[in-house]
Amino acid sequence: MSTPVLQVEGLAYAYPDGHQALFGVDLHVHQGERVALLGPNGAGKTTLVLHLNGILEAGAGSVSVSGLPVTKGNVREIRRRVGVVFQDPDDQLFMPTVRDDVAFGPANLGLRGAELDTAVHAALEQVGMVEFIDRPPHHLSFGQRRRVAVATVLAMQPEILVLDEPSSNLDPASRRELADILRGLEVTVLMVTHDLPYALELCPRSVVLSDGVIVADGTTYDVLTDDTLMSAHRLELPFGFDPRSMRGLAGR
Ligand SMILES: Nc1ncnc2c1ncn2[C@@H]1O[C@H](COP(=O)(O)OP(=O)(O)OP(=O)(O)O)[C@@H](O)[C@H]1O
Repeated sequence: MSTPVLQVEGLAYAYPDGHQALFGVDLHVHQGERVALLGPNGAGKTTLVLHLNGILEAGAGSVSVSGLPVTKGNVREIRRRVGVVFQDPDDQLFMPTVRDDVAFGPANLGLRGAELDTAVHAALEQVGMVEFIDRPPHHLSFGQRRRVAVATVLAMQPEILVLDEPSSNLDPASRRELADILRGLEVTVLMVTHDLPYALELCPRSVVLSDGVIVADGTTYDVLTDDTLMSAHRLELPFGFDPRSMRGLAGR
């Protein structure tokens, strides 16, 4: 099999106050996969994500992206390869126009002129936001800002797109539109979410992290229909939602 896009081996991490958040995490994600990272509050999901683009440095073990180890010396290339979309788009949008925000990353990578324009347009097209190119991001709705935040990352043509709670604060129509956009991308996706129906809709595979350890890794359908696993790790489906009703449709 090809080198995984994301290869996490025996990753352990303790915060400076001594709190051990990850205990030997192993995770391989291959090109084109869409994987949901599930787990209760405090499981270590954010801590794991912060290792993927070098914000945190492994205490033990290693993380590689398409074979390149995440180290201080490689952080610039790693941040091009790993695009993280944070939960709050306002953490990612800070320029006067949508164009400037989406251009920021590729301009930093050295793109100029027509090449930069093409990258900005292509990324905005992928999220259906080209018509907003000259608007100030703070005049857009929350759902539109989230789509622009995704475009800022896509403009760098990452090898893996990491999304932190992409469906949070979206109305049902925006939630579905974002799912359609994400499903249409060819990029590898790792999505942290508490929205289990969204995971089922979008991600054929789910990994469950609990108390800093991976406790399940399988099809999202199998994870969500494993009642013992679900209750042991505080995973609850919304009232009335039955994953079995989506059998065969999940993650398509
Ligand atoms: N800066 C920090 N210093 C010390 N401990 C921390 C720090 N950040 C997080 N932790 C602890 O590490 C553990 C994992 O936290 P993390 O934020 O990774 O969990 P999470 O799975 O992302 O949770 P949530 O679903 O609530 O976002 C928790 O026990 C948390 O209290």
